[in-house]
Amino acid sequence: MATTLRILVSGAGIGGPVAAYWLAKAGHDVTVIERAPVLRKEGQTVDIRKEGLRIIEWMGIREKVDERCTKEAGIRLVDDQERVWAAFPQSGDEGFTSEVEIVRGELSMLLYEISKSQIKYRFGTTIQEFTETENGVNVTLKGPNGQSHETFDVIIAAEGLYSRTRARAFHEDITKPIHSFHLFSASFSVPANENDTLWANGTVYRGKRMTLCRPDGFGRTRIGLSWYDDGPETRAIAHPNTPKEQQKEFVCSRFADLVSESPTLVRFLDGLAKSEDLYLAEIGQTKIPSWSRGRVVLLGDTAYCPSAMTGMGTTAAIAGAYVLAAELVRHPTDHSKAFAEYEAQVRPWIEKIQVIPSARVGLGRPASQFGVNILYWVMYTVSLVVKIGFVSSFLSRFAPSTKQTLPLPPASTFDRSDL
Ligand SMILES: Cc1cc2nc3c(=O)[nH]c(=O)nc-3n(C[C@H](O)[C@H](O)[C@H](O)COP(=O)(O)OP(=O)(O)OC[C@H]3O[C@@H](n4cnc5c(N)ncnc54)[C@H](O)[C@@H]3O)c2cc1C
Repeated sequence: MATTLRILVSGAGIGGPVAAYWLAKAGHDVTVIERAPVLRKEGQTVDIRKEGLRIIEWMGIREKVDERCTKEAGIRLVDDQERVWAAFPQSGDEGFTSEVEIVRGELSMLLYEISKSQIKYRFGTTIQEFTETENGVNVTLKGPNGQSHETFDVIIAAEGLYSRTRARAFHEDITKPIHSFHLFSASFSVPANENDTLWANGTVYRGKRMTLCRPDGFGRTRIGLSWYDDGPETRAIAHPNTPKEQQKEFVCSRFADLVSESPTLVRFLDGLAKSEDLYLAEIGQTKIPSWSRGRVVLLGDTAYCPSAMTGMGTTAAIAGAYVLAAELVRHPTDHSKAFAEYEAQVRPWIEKIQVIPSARVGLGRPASQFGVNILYWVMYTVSLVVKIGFVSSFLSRFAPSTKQTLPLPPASTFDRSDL
């Protein structure tokens, strides 16, 4: 009789439900807890690339993902008067716009729907403390009905960039493994208007600020406002517990001086004030020397966030979840071996993905109006001659890189003949 593991997954984002799905498929007893009271639907469009697409296909939801994806045509650089300076059409897996772009909340909902019959989901629930013993890990959970004490074999922490379980397991400050780019982004949706098309429109403003306006496939338009910010208070304001009205005011203050120059910004800031789905986040990477400690293993952004700037965060969470689940299935009686194998396979891939050319961070966000003007003229020229080889290589300094590949264990790893 094969071993059945009791697994606690903390975080019902992207990586958590994917790991849970595959572990439950192999017959393990999986509980997923989520801090938020309901599944979080906020956020912009995310890319699913290569490895992520194969796994989604093996989970049987590729068609549903395709139905719900945004069908974005590509990305254009437009100025503050909505004049188009450059256009980069969707071009498969290598460009700015990937083959599959989907609103994050839609993907999260699909992953939840496909796994909820096999997995116990508990919302509004967090880990208060845990203690390891020889035979398991005793966990105190706090949920809507108070505290409970339960025992699991392993904990998978898939709590995003700021993970409390990671901080507890490693006895370190929650921010210690985060390498910040001092960039923040605010995402929300507004009703689509007659000028919105299937193109994503990006506008760069002086002061290292940028806006992005994207179709969502459901008649709304997703707005992203991002800015450089090294003020210490911003991180605290980005915390999910900060009241939304305070967050909105803060974001507005970062763009207020530009409103008189840009009709588009008037629309965006008005939309921000009325929005009910604001998601404010820091853009950074997680870098930590080990992805596990004892019976706790880290997954997705908690372990190795590559940042939104790589366009690989969602793919990395899906692929890491799949490999981690496969290793736990292969080594059910030796979690240390499973965790070590998972890290040995996934870390080299992640380390390549996390390399961000400096052009993508600095050159794309000029401080002065002069720098913005230069950027627009450069991108205008590039877009005119985009098919020439050297221009592609120039562009690759800005676009996400998907050249690295992660070998995936076969889906048959999860078949259990005794079930
Ligand atoms: C609401 C939301 C919107 C996002 N929008 C974008 C976007 O627009 N663009 C983009 O590139 N990336 C976005 N991301 C990040 C993106 O989802 C991740 O980079 C990527 O998909 C990796 O997913 P993950 O599962 O590792 O982490 P996440 O998707 O961040 O999921 C982590 C989950 O853990 C939960 N959680 C956190 N702490 C605890 C705790 N202590 N106990 C229990 N649960 C906890 C969170 O509420 C969340 O549901 C967003 C994330 C969230 C949570």
